[in-house]
Amino acid sequence: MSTSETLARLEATIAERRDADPSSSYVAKLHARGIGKIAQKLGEEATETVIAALTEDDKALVGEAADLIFHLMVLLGTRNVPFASVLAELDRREGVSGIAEKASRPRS
Ligand SMILES: N=c1c2ncn([C@@H]3O[C@H](COP(=O)(O)OP(=O)(O)OP(=O)(O)O)[C@@H](O)[C@H]3O)c2ncn1[C@@H]1O[C@H](COP(=O)(O)O)[C@@H](O)[C@H]1O
Repeated sequence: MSTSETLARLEATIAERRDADPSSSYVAKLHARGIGKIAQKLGEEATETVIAALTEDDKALVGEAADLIFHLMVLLGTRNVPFASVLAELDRREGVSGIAEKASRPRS
């Protein structure tokens, strides 16, 4: 399965599970707890990914990175922001050096 197929399938699953029974669906449980809890979980998963990158093996890092992307997709779904919008933004940035982009920002 390609990267975009995997992400599209996960996004569709998350949308489908949002209104499921929170006792049997983690996605529904998160939605029931609201965007604040989802944002908190995303922050925790980001921290766990950083810790794994610095102190754990590749298998642990992959697991934490998957948790991070999953929770990011749940958060985007709550705001009805399609993951395709994120991919389109990355496509828009393709070939634009981060150094050059930062230097071109208006100074305050
Ligand atoms: N990809 C995932 C996925 N990745 C991680 N997780 C869950 O994310 C949770 C994160 O673990 P934590 O220990 O950090 O969280 P927690 O135990 O809830 O901790 P607390 O916040 O309660 O303290 C675990 O319950 C994992 O199982 C996921 N849950 C679901 N999916 C996908 O979503 C689909 C729908 O899932 P359900 O909604 O559960 O049917 C699944 O088929 C999968 O494709």
